Amino acid sequence: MTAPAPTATAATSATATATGSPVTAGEPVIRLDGLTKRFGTGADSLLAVDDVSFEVRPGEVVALLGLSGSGKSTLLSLLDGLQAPTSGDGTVLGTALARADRSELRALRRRIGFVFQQFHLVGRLSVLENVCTGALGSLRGPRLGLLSYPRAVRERALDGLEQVGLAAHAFQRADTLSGGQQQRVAVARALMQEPGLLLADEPVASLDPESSAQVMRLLARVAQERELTVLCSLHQVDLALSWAHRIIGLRAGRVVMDVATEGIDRATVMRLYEEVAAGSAEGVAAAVATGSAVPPRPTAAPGSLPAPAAASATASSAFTKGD
Ligand SMILES: Nc1ncnc2c1ncn2[C@@H]1O[C@H](COP(=O)(O)OP(=O)(O)OP(=O)(O)O)[C@@H](O)[C@H]1O
Repeated sequence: MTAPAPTATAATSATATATGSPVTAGEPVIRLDGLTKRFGTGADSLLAVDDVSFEVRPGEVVALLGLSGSGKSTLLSLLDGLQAPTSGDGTVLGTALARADRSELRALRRRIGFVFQQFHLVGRLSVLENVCTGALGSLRGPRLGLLSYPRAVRERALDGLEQVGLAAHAFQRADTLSGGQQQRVAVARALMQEPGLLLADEPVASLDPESSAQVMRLLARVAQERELTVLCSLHQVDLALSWAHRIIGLRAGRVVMDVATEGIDRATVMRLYEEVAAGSAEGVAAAVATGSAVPPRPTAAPGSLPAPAAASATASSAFTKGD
């Protein structure tokens, strides 16, 4: 089964967001312009995200690939407003990352669902209460116990559990579920925020292949049903090819690949890793010299979703300039 095609939304209708900043349906959910993050200063500083520019449109499911340390988690934390960029800018759900103040960034985070590798459920609480905690950002004051949540929240949480196929486990302790089930609960919790964007940082890294496929299938399904944009870092190329519309490949913080999954073969994507193993500069130089990698940035026309079915990405167009 392949990823459902993203649904184009009317380009003209405008919707008010929780912060009041207008997001026009069809406008990019993410628009990055030279986004850069450097840790430390001076000779010992480290460029974790280096001049990253791309757009992600509503309903797209994008897999972020790259070796360990290539900057995937840092990029996700920049998008979530958890870290401030060193230079460049990016707009996420209408909020300019470099110019937003703390309260604007908090408001942005309430509109972004985040799924983590380690699930981050409270094991001793029931599955249903864990899902309810996803609504905390919109509730006043602390909550203790399932019944402290408004009935409407509990009902919505139960609906969410039904959507992820776990309603039967609602009253079980969360730590009695398998890893795959816990991650599906974490997805249901993230959806309680009714997010405009779902970020996932290696959501299947601790799961077996079958559970991994289930979680990725779930993310692709909720993306399609809710026209929800999903940006998900992964180490599994096959899952990215099966469930994402698009792959963005990072190397040493830079985007070196930006390609629709439709029409791309596994070997081409694997070069993202192999060329690094062979020595990045030499690998890319050799690929360019032999004509097997051509470096222009993708030129998707603004206003049009990259359509996997229409994409004719080949080995020759998969790589963007990495130096
Ligand atoms: N808070 C920090 N302070 C200093 N360096 C950091 C910090 N966070 C990340 N880094 C460095 O930035 C680089 C990118 O790290 P990042 O975690 O974003 O990579 P990644 O692609 O997500 O790796 P992995 O796949 O292993 O999770 C790494 O060299 C890492 O050591």
